[in-house]
Amino acid sequence: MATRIRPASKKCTVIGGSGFLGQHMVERLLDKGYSVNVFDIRQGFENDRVQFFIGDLCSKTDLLPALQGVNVVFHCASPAPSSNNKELFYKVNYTGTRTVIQACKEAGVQKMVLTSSASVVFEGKDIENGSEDLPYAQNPIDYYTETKILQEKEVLGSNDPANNFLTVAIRPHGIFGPRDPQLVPIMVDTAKRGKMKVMIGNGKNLVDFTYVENVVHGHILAAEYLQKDSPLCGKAYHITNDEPIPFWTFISRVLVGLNYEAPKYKIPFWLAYYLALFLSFLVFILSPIVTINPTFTPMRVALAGTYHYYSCERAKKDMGYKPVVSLDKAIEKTVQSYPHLRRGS
Ligand SMILES: NC(=O)C1=CN([C@@H]2O[C@H](COP(=O)(O)OP(=O)(O)OC[C@H]3O[C@@H](n4cnc5c(N)ncnc54)[C@H](OP(=O)(O)O)[C@@H]3O)[C@@H](O)[C@H]2O)C=CC1
Ligand SMILES: CC(C)CCC[C@@H](C)[C@H]1CC[C@H]2C3=C(CC[C@]12C)[C@@]1(C)CCC(=O)C[C@@H]1CC3
Repeated sequence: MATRIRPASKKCTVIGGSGFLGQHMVERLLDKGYSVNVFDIRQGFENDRVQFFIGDLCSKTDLLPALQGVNVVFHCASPAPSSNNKELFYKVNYTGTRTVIQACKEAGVQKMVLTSSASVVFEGKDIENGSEDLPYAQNPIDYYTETKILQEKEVLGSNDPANNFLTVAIRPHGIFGPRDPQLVPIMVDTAKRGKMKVMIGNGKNLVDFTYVENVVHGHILAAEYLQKDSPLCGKAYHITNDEPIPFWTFISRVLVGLNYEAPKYKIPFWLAYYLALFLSFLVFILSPIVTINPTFTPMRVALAGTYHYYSCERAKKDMGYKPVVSLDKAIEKTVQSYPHLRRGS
């Protein structure tokens, strides 16, 4: 294992710090004595201990003031995967990330930790205990994933120890926890509309759902272990809960915890997938007239009906990673954090 260096300057910037993961990152970094800047397109919360810089990461002029005197940059900004806006994904995740790299280099930032995604290797086919050596998806299922691949390649390719700029990518999967605006709220909304009655596939497919505090822990360890000659330089790391669970068991536990019924019927995976493809075709045809954001997308069906869980052995070996919150505890904390989403509340 590499040596963990607590940086002399504990000044960092969290790009996307107003978002779900970003806010949890900020809270933990403050607890650990870091001085924290947040750079985001919006201010998501109030905190006197944080300096906010509001701007677009696609603009170097916006970024530079937020990077002065900063040792580590955590880049966890992205348009929401559900937005399905091809141009926006390219602009922010790909060209925007190139701008972030340039700005970091210009400002003398030494380390960059990117929040990538385990989905960069996912093509809709089963992945069991996948390692970081799996090739990038050749046919990514959606634009979000396509641009996460481009983004990760840019960041890892910019690792340049000779010029004192080190990079690493963290690949979480299915992040959940308090204040998550998508996973639990989408599930509950779908259940409220009576559309969470059916399981896609046979209900046995194992997947990773990763509690947000474990994802944060992985990012901070990566920043502290990232140094010249460490194995982390220019590498990607899966950060998981290390407890794969059947997709529909996880969904059922959260739904039942919030007083909704667990799905009990089953439809074959292929049928659901073709239905979702047909639906996205309709959405495309109707797009000049009306904008529709369907819940039932090919990506979600693929995520709900296939095995896709990943090994975090590399993170254990190179940075001593171990989840800090078990899946049972994580589900309990998450369910308790959404009293307003409980049925009957
Ligand atoms: N959630 C998950 O399950 C997973 C997430 N990831 C990755 O983790 C990261 C964080 O995700 P999450 O916290 O869920 O996402 P959020 O949408 O909650 O947070 C992202 C933040 O970035 C901001 N942002 C978007 N575009 C820009 C821009 N051009 N300039 C500055 N800020 C911008 C967003 O603002 P606004 O809300 O206004 O768009 C938001 O505040 C992302 O990179 C995502 O790809 C990876 C694997 C799984
Ligand atoms: C309607 C149902 C079939 C599924 C409802 C749950 C989903 C909203 C979520 C289950 C797995 C989640 C997930 C993501 C988004 C929300 C889910 C589809 C990501 C696509 C978010 C961005 C990533 O990088 C990968 C995530 C994988 C898991």
